[in-house]
Amino acid sequence: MSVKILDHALIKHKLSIMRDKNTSTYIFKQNLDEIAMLMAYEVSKDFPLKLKDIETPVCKTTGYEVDKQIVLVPILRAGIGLVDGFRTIMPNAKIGHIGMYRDEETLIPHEYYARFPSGLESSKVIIVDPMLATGGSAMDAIKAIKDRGAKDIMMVCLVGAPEGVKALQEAHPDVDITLAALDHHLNEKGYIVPGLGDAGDRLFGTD
Ligand SMILES: O=P(O)(O)OC[C@H]1O[C@H](OP(=O)(O)OP(=O)(O)O)[C@H](O)[C@@H]1O
Ligand SMILES: O=c1cc[nH]c(=O)[nH]1
Ligand SMILES: [Mg+2]
Repeated sequence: MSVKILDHALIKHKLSIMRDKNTSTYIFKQNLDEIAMLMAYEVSKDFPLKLKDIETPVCKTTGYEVDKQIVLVPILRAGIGLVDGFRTIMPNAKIGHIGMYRDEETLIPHEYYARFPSGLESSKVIIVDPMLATGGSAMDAIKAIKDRGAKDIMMVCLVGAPEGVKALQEAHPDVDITLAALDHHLNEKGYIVPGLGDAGDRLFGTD
């Protein structure tokens, strides 16, 4: 089990643009795409490899091939925003979807959609969501994916709150967490402080 907070100048720069309340939907998504690519690069660096015979224009040699099916699972809605960047770096990833919304009063998540590719038991599953607040949505999504047989799961979020990280670690100690930033706390409405507001609304222009 690990919690990794990516320490990268470009991620800090781009995330600050996303946090700014005056940033447009278009620029918000553009920076999310770019951060997603940087995060995908970081979380994939220890993916298992197998050797592969190849022939360069000069000679025969041995190359490498990623030796695990990758399944990317965005938590709808806001998680969809991380898919394009990840797919750019991992074009062979299959995509599962899980829809969760958080009741605004109780902060309890509700699942409304789930569809996954086959072979979860032998795949590396990367769940993506911009926000890890109370951790409720992530915990339920992980349980739904484990219930379908997945054993190798990582959680990748843009911004996390300490409360959500702790809850997630306790509920699923086998799941590694990667964040672009660990923020200060949750406010009385369950929003991450300083955060970036409601990620889904900022991404899709709803309110
Ligand atoms: O850690 P939690 O307290 O569960 O909060 C985090 C969840 O809240 C947001 O989704 P939201 O419920 O706003 O749905 P949306 O993506 O459709 O806007 C966010 O994208 C996470 O899924
Ligand atoms: O700050 C928060 C907390 C939960 N969900 C969001 O979109 N933003
Ligand atoms: Mg939302």
